[in-house]
Amino acid sequence: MEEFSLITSLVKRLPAPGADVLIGIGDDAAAVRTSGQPLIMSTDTMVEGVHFLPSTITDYNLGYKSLAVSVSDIAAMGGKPLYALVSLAISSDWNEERLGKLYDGFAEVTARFGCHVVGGDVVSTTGPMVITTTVIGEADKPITRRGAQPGDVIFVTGRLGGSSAGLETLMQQSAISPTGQAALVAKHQRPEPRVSAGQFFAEVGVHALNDISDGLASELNEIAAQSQVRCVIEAARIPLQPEVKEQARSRQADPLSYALYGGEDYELVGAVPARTFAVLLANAQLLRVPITQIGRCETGDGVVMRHVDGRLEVIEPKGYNHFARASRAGSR
Ligand SMILES: Nc1ncnc2c1ncn2[C@@H]1O[C@H](COP(=O)(O)OP(=O)(O)O)[C@@H](O)[C@H]1O
Ligand SMILES: Cc1ncc(C[n+]2csc(CCOP(=O)(O)OP(=O)(O)O)c2C)c(N)n1
Ligand SMILES: [Mg+2]
Ligand SMILES: [Mg+2]
Ligand SMILES: [Mg+2]
Repeated sequence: MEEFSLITSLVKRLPAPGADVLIGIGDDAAAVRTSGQPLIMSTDTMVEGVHFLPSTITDYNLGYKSLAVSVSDIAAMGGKPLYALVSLAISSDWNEERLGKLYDGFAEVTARFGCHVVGGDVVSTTGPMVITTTVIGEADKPITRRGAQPGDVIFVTGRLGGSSAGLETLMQQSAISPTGQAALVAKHQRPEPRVSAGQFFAEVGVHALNDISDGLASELNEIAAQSQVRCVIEAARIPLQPEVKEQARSRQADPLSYALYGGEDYELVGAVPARTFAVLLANAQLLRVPITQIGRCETGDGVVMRHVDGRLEVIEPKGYNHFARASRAGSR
């Protein structure tokens, strides 16, 4: 069982939606036609033991991250978040004080991104704590994963690999400096949804966009498959968070594997015509986020990475997959 094929086979049982559904299942968020701008909506669940542990995140940052990851899917459509719903299945080890901290974390996200929690649900559970966030937003021209064209520049925002390296420092001993560890842990616990950047990308006509929840390899394969292009990326161009290199060195691990297969960086990866990429670069400072070309789209399919010695490696979509245990972070 694999996530994508599971969803595809299950939704076959549902009647197909009408023409008012502009973007259905298969993207970062759905888009539906309304009298104004299209509404976009996305939901994500975080489960104790799968997405977090008391040892990997504080209650406040768990609130922050749970809502930030849904906001990130809105950013990946080039949208503006407006409203959120929050559902909790509360396990016995959570009291009101801890839940208060979770909500303070939600409040930071709503204040920063100008949205509001307008409802939710609360139940008790004998199992682990579960947090589901749903965010609804609007986007004039939502950016899908299927618009990439041969010749497009492939780019990413920010620096990659920090989240999974941060998780590693939280779960195991780390040999790098305390400030280095703190930077990685911050990336893991407090991802930065690229909302303004996403909105700008929509305005200037970025062709395809995805946020990086499962790892660059997985997200690029989604763009390649849905756009029917081949993504050719260059190893030397992938921007790594500096501390990732330090951590990889200390563990004799491949630094690129954190970016490709680690996931949870919540940066954006996209495809854009070369002349528009120049506009992105010119505005990177204004958007307060680095923007880096990592490759090009070509005719064909799949994702390949050119190593510095010229060797081409096929990059399989083997990022984080909830139902493929063998492909989890341990495969590094
Ligand atoms: N249980 C489900 N039923 C219907 N659609 C789903 C279900 N789970 C996920 N999806 C849809 O499948 C697509 C891929 O989901 P996912 O991989 O979680 O996206 P993302 O990585 O952007 O959060 C999305 O369009 C999502 O809405
Ligand atoms: C305790 C713990 N173990 C493992 C991970 C790593 N991890 C859990 S889920 C995930 C992928 C992202 O979550 P997912 O539910 O797939 O989000 P989506 O793709 O739907 O946005 C990763 C890398 C973690 N964050 N915490
Ligand atoms: Mg996404
Ligand atoms: Mg999801
Ligand atoms: Mg995922």
